[in-house]
Amino acid sequence: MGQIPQNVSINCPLEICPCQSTRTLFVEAFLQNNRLDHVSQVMGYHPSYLDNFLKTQNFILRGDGPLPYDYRHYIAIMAAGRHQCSYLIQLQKQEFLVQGGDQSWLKGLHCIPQKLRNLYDINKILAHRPWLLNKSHIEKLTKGKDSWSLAEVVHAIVILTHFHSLCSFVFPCGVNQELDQAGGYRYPETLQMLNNPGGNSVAAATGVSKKSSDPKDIPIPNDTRPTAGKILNGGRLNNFINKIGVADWTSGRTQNQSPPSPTEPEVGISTLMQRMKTLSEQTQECTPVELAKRFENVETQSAELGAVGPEPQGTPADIGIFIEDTQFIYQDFAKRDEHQSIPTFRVQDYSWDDHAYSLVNRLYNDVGNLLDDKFKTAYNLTYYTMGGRTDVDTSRFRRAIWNYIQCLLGIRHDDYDYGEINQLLEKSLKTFIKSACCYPECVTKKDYLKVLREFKHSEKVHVNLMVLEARMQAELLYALRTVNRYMTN
Ligand SMILES: CC(C)C[C@H](N)C(=O)O
Repeated sequence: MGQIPQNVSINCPLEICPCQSTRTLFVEAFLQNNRLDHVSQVMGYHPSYLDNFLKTQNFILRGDGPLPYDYRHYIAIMAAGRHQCSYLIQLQKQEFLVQGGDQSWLKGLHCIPQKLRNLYDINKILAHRPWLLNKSHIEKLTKGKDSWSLAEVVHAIVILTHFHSLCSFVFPCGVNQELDQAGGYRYPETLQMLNNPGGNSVAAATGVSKKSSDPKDIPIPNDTRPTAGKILNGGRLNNFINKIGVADWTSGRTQNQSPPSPTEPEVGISTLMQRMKTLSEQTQECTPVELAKRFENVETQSAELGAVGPEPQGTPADIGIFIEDTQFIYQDFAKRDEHQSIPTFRVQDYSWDDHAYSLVNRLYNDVGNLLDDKFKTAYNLTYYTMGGRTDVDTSRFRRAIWNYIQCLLGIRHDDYDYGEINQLLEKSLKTFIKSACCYPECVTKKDYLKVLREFKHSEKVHVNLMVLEARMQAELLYALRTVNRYMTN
């Protein structure tokens, strides 16, 4: 993608009062998912994006497509398993059963049909080291016994990449378990808090890290259960959202950020704006060789960032059954095995706009159009704000974030000067982005609070949306280029 067009989107500081478009989308989310799930609530900060997200998710799980419905949800479970995302696994288990899925499959991978199991290699590779995918993986699936049609493979790939990258939103935003999931409901400390969870505090805003006791022992107050009546009654929707107030670790807080810690100074918004201005005034063109060198610099430096926080404490048994080979995790692209001589993925040779989009559209019912809208919305989303400032052209900052995410996965946009990344994204932000993209299960609330301190929570959610979408696009680029190579050779 080249220059970012200056699209204007609806500004919706949901914190207090969801605007009408968000309200309508929440109704849609509720009707689609039989609940107003926390992911939709958090994405509701950005209604134009939520709209695209819901349409796409609904289509790949419930719309026309080659895969049976139970397969689709099981594939989603397998994908979420790669990041041990019990939130998504639990939701998709429910959906699987609603679709009449065979209960015994939920005992684990050893109980599923061979055809589904055969997908596991692609799942693993796409999630962590998509550059390793090659024709032989597609060939193995599409030939012989229990074989997949190419359309089925592509449908599966879209579901896998959707759920891998959704983990990169769920964890870094601190999306909490749903109220009816294990650990999803905590007693309010006082009755007053239930009525006004944002009124006091952090206690109301947290939840993901503190596991409560077994929800079976805890009565869920009637008025916090989502019901169609409540959702559809717009007048009470705000009330409903405010009472729940536990969608993520940003909820229940005002838009103020924690004060900067004196030990870890952060480049403030004014400096950032100054740097963007300087960059926009620079007229000197770089040679292609210099541009390539700058990309490699950023890539090599990223390999030095200790992005992994504390290891998650083992794999809980109820999700371990959906995971194989937990040791296979992200490896820095710069440190990929040299003997395999895997080159950088150059977008000028295979891009979303010119290649992947039409291939995926052709093989799987026009899904490319939905994905294209979603990518474009995420890439172009802007309110021209930065923290408290207005009328700011943020395109350079956003492009740096997007391209950095894809750089972590070995993708290079030839027309981009990666030197800008080092000017605009400081180390702590790069570390956060790397964790969110590559090890989302390790991101803690502390990590979330430490970065972008002068920015609003809705802006941090915005950054996480970009992580989700840039990652998904990167995985799809690798996958579809491989499918194309398989088809043309
Ligand atoms: C991620 C944020 C810095 C985006 C910014 N608030 C904008 O409207 O473009």
